[in-house]
Amino acid sequence: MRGLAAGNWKMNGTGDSLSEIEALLAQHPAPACDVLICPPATLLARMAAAVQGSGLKVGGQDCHAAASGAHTGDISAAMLVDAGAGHVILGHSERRADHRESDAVVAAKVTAAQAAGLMTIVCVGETEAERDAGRTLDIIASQIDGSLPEGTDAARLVIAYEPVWAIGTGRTPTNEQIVEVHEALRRQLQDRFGTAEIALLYGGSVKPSNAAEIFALPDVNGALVGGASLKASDFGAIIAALEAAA
Ligand SMILES: O=C(CO)COP(=O)(O)O
Repeated sequence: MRGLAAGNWKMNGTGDSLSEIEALLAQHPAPACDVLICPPATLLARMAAAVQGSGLKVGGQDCHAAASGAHTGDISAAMLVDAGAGHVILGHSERRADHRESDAVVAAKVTAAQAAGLMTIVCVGETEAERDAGRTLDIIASQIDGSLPEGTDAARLVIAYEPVWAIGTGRTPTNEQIVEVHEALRRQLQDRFGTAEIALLYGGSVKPSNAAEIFALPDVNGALVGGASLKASDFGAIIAALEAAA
């Protein structure tokens, strides 16, 4: 399976930041893995234009479950497609926490996004308290169950395992902890969808110094990168590590 290096810019970036994309394109004009940047919605169309014809793709960070209507401040899946997105991140832990998104809300968004033709990157991950209580695998399994609706198209699905306590903290799980969760995810997805072709990304404090080690682990098909995706030099090094791991 082709690896995926996905950058989640979160609420960072203005027009000036497009220079980072130009630098990334100069470094990686034809990457040997899939490379995706999910900028804030305000930059999506400009970034899509900047990467046109290159190996880089752009995606959204969220969408609404409805196709249109009275939802002030929200963005529909079709609007993301219209702005040039091919992917969307759904169920990120920051949305689950900041916007109280339940598994059911995430599932409705997956249905809407896949119907609009988007690849959906669905995020799951335990909190530190849940890990300390020994509940990690149960939490992940129930997030997967609840966040992937009936009728999910496995061909449009990517899963990102992002332990909440590893996001933006500089802390990462041990290799054994990552492998344990990714193996469990692989089994659950294989049982439900009958395929082992769903990409599993690790996310949480991925940086140039730890990327190669993480990409060497079984059932890790790439990364969802926050802070280190903002700088072309850092994200470029992570892309190079994924290319080398293939
Ligand atoms: O939340 C993340 C990506 O979606 C990870 O963020 P950091 O890479 O900044 O820890």
